[in-house]
Amino acid sequence: MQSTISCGLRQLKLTQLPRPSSGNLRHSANRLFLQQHQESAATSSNAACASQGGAGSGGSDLSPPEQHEVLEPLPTTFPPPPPSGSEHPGWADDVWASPLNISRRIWCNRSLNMRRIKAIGFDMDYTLAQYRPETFEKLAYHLTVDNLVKTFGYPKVLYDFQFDWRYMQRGLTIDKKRGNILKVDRHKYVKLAFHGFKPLSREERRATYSGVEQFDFDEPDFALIDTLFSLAEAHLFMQLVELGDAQPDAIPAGKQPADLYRDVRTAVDLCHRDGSLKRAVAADPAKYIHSDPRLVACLEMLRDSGKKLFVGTNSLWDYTHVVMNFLLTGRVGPDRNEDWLEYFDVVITGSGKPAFFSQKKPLFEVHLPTGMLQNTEGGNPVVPIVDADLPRLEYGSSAPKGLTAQEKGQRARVFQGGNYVDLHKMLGVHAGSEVLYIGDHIYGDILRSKKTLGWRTMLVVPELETELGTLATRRSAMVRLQGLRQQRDALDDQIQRLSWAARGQMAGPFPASSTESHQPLQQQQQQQQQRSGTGHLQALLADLLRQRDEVREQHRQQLKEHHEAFHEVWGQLLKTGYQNSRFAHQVERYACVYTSHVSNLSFYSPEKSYRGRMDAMAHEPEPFMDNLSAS
Ligand SMILES: Nc1nc2c(ncn2[C@@H]2O[C@H](COP(=O)(O)O)[C@@H](O)[C@H]2O)c(=O)[nH]1
Ligand SMILES: [Mg+2]
Repeated sequence: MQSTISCGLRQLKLTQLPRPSSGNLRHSANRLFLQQHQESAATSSNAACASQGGAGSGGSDLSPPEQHEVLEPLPTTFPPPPPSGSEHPGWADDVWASPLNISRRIWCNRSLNMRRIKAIGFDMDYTLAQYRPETFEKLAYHLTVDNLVKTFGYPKVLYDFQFDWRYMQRGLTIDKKRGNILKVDRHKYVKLAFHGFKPLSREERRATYSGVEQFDFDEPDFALIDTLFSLAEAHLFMQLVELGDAQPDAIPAGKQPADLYRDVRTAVDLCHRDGSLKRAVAADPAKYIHSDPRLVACLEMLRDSGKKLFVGTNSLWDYTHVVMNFLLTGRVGPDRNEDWLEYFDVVITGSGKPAFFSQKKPLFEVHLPTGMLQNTEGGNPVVPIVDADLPRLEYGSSAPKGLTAQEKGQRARVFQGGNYVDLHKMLGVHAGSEVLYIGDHIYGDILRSKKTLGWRTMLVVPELETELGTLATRRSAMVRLQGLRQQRDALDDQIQRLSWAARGQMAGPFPASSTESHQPLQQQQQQQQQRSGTGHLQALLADLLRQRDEVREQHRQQLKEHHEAFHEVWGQLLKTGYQNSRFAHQVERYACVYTSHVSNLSFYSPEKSYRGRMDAMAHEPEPFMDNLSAS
């Protein structure tokens, strides 16, 4: 299928766009569920969420949105919606004994025994809540453009830009200074590079990134697109780079790509802080967030298994309350209540990750009726000196224990800020390895919590569902590709050995020396034979070179087609060429397990022992594509 997506200044053709792979059953069930939510949302869309204020990335006033752009719905959704209730097998059902749908599986890098896990933490945004990029990221994009024009003096021509949420891919690296965007493999080799939307030739790539200077591709000169929140800003940055190249007068005078990047970053930051984005979501959550009918069952199952559950989000209470109500009770607007807190033992909002994992920031308790913050010290209340107007909270005598919900049906207490020491105390955990944290941000959620605290980690990669769907259709192509690669390597090896052998012969008695006629007859005959042998060798070599070139071209072409089946521009998410991508490398190193949706946990026993694949070194036989068949 051919469709066209616009990248602002350029049109890009996609032969096959990422799309959900599962069948209609799920979609109709989802539609039904969504319909219910949309109906209740419609009756309450004017309701405001109480404003809580406060510092932090999610600071917002969630009163009804001012008029914001009406976004036309797109036919496909990405990330795809999570599994619906109808797909989930009942407890006693023999379906529990059958292999799991590949897109629902949890993949293990490092063994994880859930029996050892005492507490499970959930990031909220893009983890529990899967945003719909076609509406949410599009809105973020337009608000950012608006900020650039109104606050940073960019020209109104930016309003003509179009956002294509499918163009960018998580894991790409932005080269701020050069205005390039790169796909880098695990060895930090730049395999794909674009300046704006213009591809760099191989020579340009090599000259820039494979010279004497060794790049680490990290801040401050580079930025990794390590969360789906960054897709819009990456796209907008590239559009500005292209605009600056094509019409230097169209961007504010003297701005270099790094300045453009900084402006875009600040403008994005602003729309997350000023409430504009969050007000829109609060008014109509179903428009921006996928519902996940499996989530409640998943949380109940985990809690029933005796584990403590907590939320650790950088969003503040007001927004967290909006999103969690929608996700867990389907409540929106004035119907929102605090029932959703029953699924958790502790809720930490405005957590300030990743500093939460290393610094000792103060912890505040949120007084839910007013949203006001009350100081605490290591989880214990600090009684205000003058407390007439401040809410009094009931505290248990032994603070840390009393601060978590003790029984089912009891509501979690809600905090803001704090640090891992407070949290460990409240959860009653004694080692980082007793905590499993589930997040979407490879650096802020996964890498830092694992490296600093030794928490066990689960990365949520919603794109994986589509990737796995495509991968499943590529089995025979992959077998062919592997065959071609082996053939090419074998031919290369033969050619290199033969060439070396030929050079040896050339350097010896061949070609004929001027003293040849004075040598004894026997020696002359030997040299004659060698000469004809070498001729044969050269012919053989030429033939091998011809074969190798053919196979190499076939391999190159098929590898390209293979990647284009995943994404026309960037290819397979976790691969760069035939190497693991830089993003894949991080996933492998820092995520103990990874999966497409949090609720996939509900398909496994809460006591499961996840086991990684056997490590394989280069000399060991390839366990060829066993991940496609393993359960
Ligand atoms: N101030 C900024 N806030 C941002 C930005 N990108 C995302 N966000 C907000 O962070 C939290 C993420 O919550 P979590 O549950 O994933 O921890 C959410 O409120 C986003 O709106 C940004 O660039 N600047
Ligand atoms: Mg998140």
